[in-house]
Order: sequence, then structure tokens, then C-alpha cells
Amino acid sequence: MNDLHNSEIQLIEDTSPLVGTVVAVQANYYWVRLDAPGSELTTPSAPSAPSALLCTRRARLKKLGQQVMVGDRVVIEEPDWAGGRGAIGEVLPRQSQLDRPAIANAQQILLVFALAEPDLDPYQLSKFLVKAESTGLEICLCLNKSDLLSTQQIHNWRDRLNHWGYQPLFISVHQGVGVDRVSQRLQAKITVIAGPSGVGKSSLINMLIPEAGLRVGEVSGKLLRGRHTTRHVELFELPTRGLLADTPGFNQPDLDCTPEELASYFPEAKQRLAVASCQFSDCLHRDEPNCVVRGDWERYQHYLGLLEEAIADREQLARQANPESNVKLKTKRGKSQYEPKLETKKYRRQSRRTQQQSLQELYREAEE
Ligand SMILES: Nc1nc2c(ncn2[C@@H]2O[C@H](COP(=O)(O)OP(=O)(O)OP(=O)(O)O)[C@@H](O)[C@H]2O)c(=O)[nH]1
Ligand SMILES: [Zn+2]
Repeated sequence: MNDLHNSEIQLIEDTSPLVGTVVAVQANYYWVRLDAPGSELTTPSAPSAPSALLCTRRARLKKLGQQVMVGDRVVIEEPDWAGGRGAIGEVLPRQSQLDRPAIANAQQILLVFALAEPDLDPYQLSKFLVKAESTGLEICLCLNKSDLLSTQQIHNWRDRLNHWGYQPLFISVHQGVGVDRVSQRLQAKITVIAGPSGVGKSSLINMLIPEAGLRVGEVSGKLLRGRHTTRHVELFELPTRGLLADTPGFNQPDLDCTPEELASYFPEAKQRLAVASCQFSDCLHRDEPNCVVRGDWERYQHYLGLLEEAIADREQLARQANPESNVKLKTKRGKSQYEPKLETKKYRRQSRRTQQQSLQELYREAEE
């Protein structure tokens, strides 16, 4: 009887692996926030047990080429509670993965813009929204500095953005307005914060994380807050057990999407395509006949602008892949195809712009 009891306990211990979330990566070390700090099963010295361990990666993971990213759910082996150390033995399957910034299991993007100072630039906002939509994650749009606008102006923005297909949160970090609602939206989720410079992201993070909120531990506290290199992703721990990734790399989004998929990142276009179809299945919604997306919705001009950018990006990629081929993406009656471009030197006079561009490229190459 006694024996059976003992073996049951053994079984429980064996089937309850120590699981946590990687909150910071630096060189070959990983800070892992534990799921259930102080749980009796895994931590004999519960009251003083740390809520995070500084971990290395097991050699067999390295051999498998298994990368460990911030946000990863990991199984920890051989915890050394007194020393606050452990080893990552397994990476659990990822729910999502962003590459730039490298972060696993993010569930939503908190997109922060300011209503003023700097003025809200609708085209720039569209660009960030499209970039955010392309991740497939949920988007929480937050418009800060509402203290600088009149009620009527805020009402107008709300109306306008509703037509875009978004329900923004209007906040003022300075006046503490709306920060609670942001906090609720971040609860128990991994969120990536993004937005242009100067809109109040740092101020918002400071509001969301009171001084005592960062419970990962003294040392890791310094680790998380101290470093600000572009490659370093920080996961701030929120009082509501959510994690917030601050991403220097996300501030200037490169569009990074194909011309064909662009429309699917505009709620207005998606809505039109849900109830009707264009004549051509690969319609780029520019000048093709019987296009259901082209129309007088406000952001259609943004769509066209971003489409140009996406096409230019693709042409550049094609040229990089094969410098010999001088191709240009042409669209004819809904069909996209590459056509040889005229040789610049022989047949065309270089425009001042391309001349300047190649000059800049030369400078860049010289620097590299
Ligand atoms: N009027 C007003 N100003 C604010 C508000 N929130 C932040 N600011 C100011 O906006 C400026 C920029 O704020 P930051 O928090 O540094 O902005 P950021 O987005 O982190 O900027 P980067 O670090 O460049 O990415 C600061 O001078 C803040 O004091 C607000 O709610 N209202
Ligand atoms: Zn179309």
C-alpha cells in the first residue's frame, strides 16, 4: 500500500515537467520565467524558489539545430534552485513565429501611434497596419496623446478608422486615460509593441509596468531593461502575467509582402472580396476590368501606393537573385508577368533619380 503510494508520487513527478517561457536571450543564456513558481511538486524549497531560472541549452538541442527564441515555451531539466540555474531540454511546438524581431508565440501586436506630436500620418499608419496584418496576429491599435486633441477631433478619427475596419483605443499616457483598457488587452498574452518613434511607447510601457511589476528577478531585471541593441528582443513582464515585447526592429517596417497578397491586408478590400469576385483571379486591383476592389474607399489610394512599393521590392529581389536578367513586372489585363527591361545605358537616358540611387548604392558598398 505504502509502496503503491510512493510510486504514484513518483509518477506525478515524472509526468509534470518543469515548463516556462523564455523572456530574454543573451549569447548562450536564456532567462526562463517559470509557469508555476513555488509549486510543491517541483520546488522543494518553495518559499524562496526563484520565479525565473538562468538556463543553458542542452547539447542535444544544439545538435538538432533547435533554435531557442524569446517567447518559446520550454521544458527545464535539472533545476538548481539554490543557484537559480537550469538547462533547456525541450522546446514545445510554437503557436506563431515572427522572424524580425525573432519572437515565438506572440498572439497580438499593440500598434501605438500618436494623434499629434508627431501628427498622425495616415499613409504611415496604413503601412504599419499592413505590416501588422501580414503577421496574421491580432492587432490592438492604440492612439496616444489624446490630451492634445479636442473631443470633436478624436470623434472624427474614431469615425475615420472605423471605416478602415479598426476600433482604436484612444489613450493619453500623460493623463493616465485608457491605460487600464490597454492593460486588460495584454492580460496573459504575449504582445509585440510597435509604432514609430516619439509616439509614447516607452512612456506607455513604464505605465504598464510599475517598478515592482518586473518580477523576473534583480539580475534579469537589469538584463531586460539595460540593453538596447537592435538585435536584442526584450520581454517585459506585466502585472497581469502578460509579456510585452519591445522591438526596436519594428519601428521602420519594410513592407515585405507580395503584390498579390497586399489586398488581403486591407479590411476594406477583404470585405469587398468576401461578397464579390474580380474577373481575374490574380487581379491586382489597379486598372483591370471588372475589379470589385477598386473604388472610392478612403484607403484605396494607400493600397495603390503600397502596391507600387511591393512591386518595386519584388523587382529588386528578382534583380538580386539574377543580376543578368533585367526584368520588370508588368501587369496586363490582370496577368502579372516579367518583361525584359530596356538596357539602361544603351536605350534610355538615366533619370536623375536612378543616377542618385546608384550613387547611394556605391557609397553603401564602399562603407560595407
Ligand atoms: N502630450 C502627450 N505627450 C506624451 C504622451 N505620452 C508620451 N508623451 C511624450 O511624447 C514623447 C515621446 O515619448 P516616448 O515614450 O519616448 O516615445 P517612444 O514611442 O518610446 O519613442 P522612441 O523611443 O523614439 O521609439 C515624450 O516627450 C513624452 O513625454 C501623452 O499621452 N500626451
Ligand atoms: Zn480586382
